[in-house]
Amino acid sequence: MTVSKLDEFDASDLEEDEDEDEDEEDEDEDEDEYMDSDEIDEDETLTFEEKAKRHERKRRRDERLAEEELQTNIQDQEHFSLPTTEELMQEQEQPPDLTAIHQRIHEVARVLANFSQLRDGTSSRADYVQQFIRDLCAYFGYSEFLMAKLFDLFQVSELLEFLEANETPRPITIRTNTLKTRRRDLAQSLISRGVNLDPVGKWSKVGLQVFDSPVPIGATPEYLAGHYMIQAASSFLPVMALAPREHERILDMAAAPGGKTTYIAALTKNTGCVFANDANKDRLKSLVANIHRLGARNVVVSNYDGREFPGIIGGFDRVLLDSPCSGTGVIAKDPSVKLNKTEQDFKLLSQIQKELILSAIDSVDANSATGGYIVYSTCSITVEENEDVVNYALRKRPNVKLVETGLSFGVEGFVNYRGKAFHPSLAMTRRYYPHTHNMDGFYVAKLRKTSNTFKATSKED
Ligand SMILES: C[S@@+](CC[C@H](N)C(=O)[O-])C[C@H]1O[C@@H](n2cnc3c(N)ncnc32)[C@H](O)[C@@H]1O
Repeated sequence: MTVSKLDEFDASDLEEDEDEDEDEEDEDEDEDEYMDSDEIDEDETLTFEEKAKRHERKRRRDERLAEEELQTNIQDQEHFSLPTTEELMQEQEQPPDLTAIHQRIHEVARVLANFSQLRDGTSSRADYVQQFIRDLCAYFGYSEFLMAKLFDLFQVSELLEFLEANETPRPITIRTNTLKTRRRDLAQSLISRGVNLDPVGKWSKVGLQVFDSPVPIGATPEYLAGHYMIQAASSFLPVMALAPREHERILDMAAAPGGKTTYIAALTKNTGCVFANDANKDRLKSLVANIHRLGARNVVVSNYDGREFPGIIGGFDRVLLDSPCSGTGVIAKDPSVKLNKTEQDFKLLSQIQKELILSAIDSVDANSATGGYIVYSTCSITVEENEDVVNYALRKRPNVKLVETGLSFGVEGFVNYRGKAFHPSLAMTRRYYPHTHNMDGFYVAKLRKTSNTFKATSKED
């Protein structure tokens, strides 16, 4: 439906509404079959024949359901034996049979979920897991290294949901640039061009989800005039958590191409000063272009390694560190992540993330009258790039503590992971998943700096 949740409807909306009502009536008729006998007897307006027909339909349905349940129970109880080495070798000589692999993935998932009952007696759990990971890699096209990492992160059934979600693109979303327009006006202009859209959800006042568009959404006159930014819904979240206020000095430490910088400029209504920094000079071009297109006039652009702050400049009211990361949350957008990330990449990334977060903390003024906050975010879902980094910062900087992100949804961050205990306040951080929230995988943590000095607890790693 077109902008159904906006305040105003046009005629076509109403027509579509009527169609939907008709569909609902059809569904109601079908649902008659599912009424229980008490309801049937209560309806005294029915003739005897009609009542009899209903009873007969219900009897047949009950029989069918009982039979289905029996079949499912039998299937659920069946053992599943792994293929022998010979069978696997034969398989490898043939082109991959994806249907058979898919079937085996589900069989092994079923066994792993109830291992003591359904194991075949000869293979160990590790054997099943190994086959499962191998099959998932063959079917979904991941490296065994990354799949093993994901296997550690999720329960078996959730892993399957996550992998399936990565095979479908996330909805296209745009953020209204409130420096130039209001969401309702923007929606109406786009609707008049034939764009089918809806508000992104109750949690955002500026987001719109675009279902389809007869015109390229990155080339409409509204786009060129800077009325909106094409921006993933998840990428609104760190800025909402940062909650910038007018007249503040804010550092966006890794800013290109500027989706979050321009959102900060909009929330501060072009007052105060936003320092938009990025280490990659090439990416500054798109950052500058977006700043100009969206009419952000309170932004200064710089090109430093974020780790050089606060040596360059410090004393900020708030700092956003939307950190460089492996991108395991955005596989639907960039499937190359499935194969190209190595153990070395994760080590290097986690090292730089730890250095950057300390610089971000050190760049904030704990005595800021309005702020004193740091937001750390990544578009990755691995623990080593998220909770591990924030936990490290808490240890190295006893002058910060985690605070609530203020975000109305999201899964709690890990406080324990594979035998590693994090500070309990890590539960205040938030995780977002494609299969749970229908948005890119993301992580958001918000810290408050309590003092500009601290006693070092241990030697820096
Ligand atoms: C996730 S992207 C930032 C996206 C951006 N915040 C936005 O919303 O449009 C991470 C950025 O970090 C930059 N980067 C990588 N290493 C950096 C460093 N040491 N210091 C500052 N920026 C860095 C990359 O060039 C990249 O633009």
